[in-house]
Amino acid sequence: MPLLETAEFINIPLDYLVVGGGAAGLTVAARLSELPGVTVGLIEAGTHETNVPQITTPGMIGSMIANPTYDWTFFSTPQPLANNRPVLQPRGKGLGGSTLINFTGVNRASKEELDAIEQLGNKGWNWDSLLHYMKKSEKTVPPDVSAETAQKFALTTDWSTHGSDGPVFKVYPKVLTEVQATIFDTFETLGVQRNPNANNGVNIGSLTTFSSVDPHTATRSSAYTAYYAPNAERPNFVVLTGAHVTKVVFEPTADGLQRAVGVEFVKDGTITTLTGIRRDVILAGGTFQTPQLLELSGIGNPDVLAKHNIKTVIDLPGVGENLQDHMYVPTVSEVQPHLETIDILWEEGQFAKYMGLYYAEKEGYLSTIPAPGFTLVPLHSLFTDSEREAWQARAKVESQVFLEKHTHPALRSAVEKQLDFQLKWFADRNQVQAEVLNFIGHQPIPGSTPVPGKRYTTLIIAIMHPLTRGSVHLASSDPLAAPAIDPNYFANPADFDLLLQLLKFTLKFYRTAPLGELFKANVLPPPEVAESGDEEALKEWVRQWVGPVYHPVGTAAMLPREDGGVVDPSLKVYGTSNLRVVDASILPFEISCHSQTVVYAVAEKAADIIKAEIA
Ligand SMILES: Cc1cc2nc3c(=O)[nH]c(=O)nc-3n(C[C@H](O)[C@H](O)[C@H](O)COP(=O)(O)OP(=O)(O)OC[C@H]3O[C@@H](n4cnc5c(N)ncnc54)[C@H](O)[C@@H]3O)c2cc1C
Repeated sequence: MPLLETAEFINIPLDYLVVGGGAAGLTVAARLSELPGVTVGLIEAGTHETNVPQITTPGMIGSMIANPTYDWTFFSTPQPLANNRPVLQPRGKGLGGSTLINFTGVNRASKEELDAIEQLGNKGWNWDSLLHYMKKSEKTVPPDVSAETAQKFALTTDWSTHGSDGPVFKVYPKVLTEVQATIFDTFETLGVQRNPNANNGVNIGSLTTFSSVDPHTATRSSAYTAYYAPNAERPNFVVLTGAHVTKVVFEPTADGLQRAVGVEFVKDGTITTLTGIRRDVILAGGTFQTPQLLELSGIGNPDVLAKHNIKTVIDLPGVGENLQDHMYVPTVSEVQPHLETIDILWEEGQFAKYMGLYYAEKEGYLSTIPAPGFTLVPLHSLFTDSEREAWQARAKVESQVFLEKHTHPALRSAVEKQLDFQLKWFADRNQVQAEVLNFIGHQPIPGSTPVPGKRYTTLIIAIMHPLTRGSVHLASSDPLAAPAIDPNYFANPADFDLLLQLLKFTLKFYRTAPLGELFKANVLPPPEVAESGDEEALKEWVRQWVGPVYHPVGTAAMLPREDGGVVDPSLKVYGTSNLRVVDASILPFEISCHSQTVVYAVAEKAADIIKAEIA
């Protein structure tokens, strides 16, 4: 049955109710609705009208950021150590969630990282099991390219670790440029090799990323197209959109647990209470809104709840804590004018020409993503040995200070255990600490646009395992208000030092042969910052430009309760009999990849855990 109106929706007896129709929510809902005799309802706050060119066209990725119809347009709280700036924190809104507005890159974390999730106390959540579910979610289409091209652009040679019959398409981008290959060559001169099989558990090195694009239509493959559209006619999968869930409704059970029986939601200004859920309520609102909804429902730190006059139903201090995301700063350089880049789209008549080519033949720059080249490096590539050892020593000391100053006592053991892994990985040449991502042209960045006729290359540079921990809590008891998102940038100064070092490395990298032969001029940071040799100017650049790479995790962490966890390994919220969280918020720490593939895997696995309980 397709989309319903409120009156119809609330009259259908539901076994499962999923809140949030993003990557995880649509996946778990679609999989549960495979069970005959089970009815699944899903409520999404945004729209179901997702068939718009800025969403579907791969070459237009990024263009829906800050569009309030499809992006919640959250801002962080002012960040004291980043010039007091509130920093944009985009989150997708609509059936498909952030997979409607994401950049479609698909890559994987390392085996050690995913195995560490299990070692933190989550039996069964490891590389082997998550690889199985990543494969289950994906339909990989191998490219038709020569062995020489495959080698040059580090395309995979081992297809056995890629899924072939899942619902989310995974393909290589069509436009692979000389600049990208030259970046890979330049990294090789610095000892960072191409790694065509970077999705196999050792993710260090240069690779062309896959992207979630349907090669037959040259359109975005999202949670909507993959998990909703093919199943929309199932009579036991019902969806209500434009409805914002504001609270979970509980009844106490005889054994002292809380049982989620339904939710309250607001649609078109009307508040409705839906009860009678026969099995589970599943929260899938994402890393920012799942903790918000838990707190609105009385689950969280009693001190936080009391500030908003919310009665504590379950004392769970980990709710909303442990926020982690990749942190980045942009860099752009002008390159030689003969090079192929997408800057041509800024020239008179060219955008229309390429749009025509895209619609007519599904070819050209708009048919493919413009950010194909990733290089993932260890600390060893950024520092000399003595510098690295000095930074690691500082990271250790500052992490202790951070623990003392900023960590809630109930979360201390979890943060300590995560730190043990992080400190070990910093010393490991095979563990990724930074990403250098090549956008084939001048990435549109507020305040800096390409000059027609010139050619550019962008290196987005990000640190992968930040040491700081932020939080997301209620900003107000108004359930429709945005939550207070505090990434706590640079509260651990070792993060600042590392991002600064990455920036210095990158500015030198642009001038290193063979890339140096293509380089013309610094654009971002501008020459007066990039070339001044003034350390303070570079520091100011980092403070002024730091932002997220849109992979926040950790705010409803799957960890033992005594470590401040929010959900157990079956993704049930502690203290409840049937409230689960299935989304990016359950990942206990940040991993060194873009997050959609692992979120799909989390939801695929969650569906199997829940199905096994019924069986
Ligand atoms: C701009 C951007 C670029 C990105 N680029 C990449 C990339 O290139 N590669 C990659 O791997 N990952 C990328 N990501 C990350 C990836 O998209 C996310 O990790 C993934 O979508 C998270 O899935 P989720 O289910 O946790 O949350 P979402 O996909 O964000 O879904 C949450 C859904 O819940 C809904 N919701 C929230 N609260 C409520 C409520 N109270 N009531 C009803 N509905 C509610 C929201 O509207 C949303 O639809 C990007 C993300 C963004 C924002």
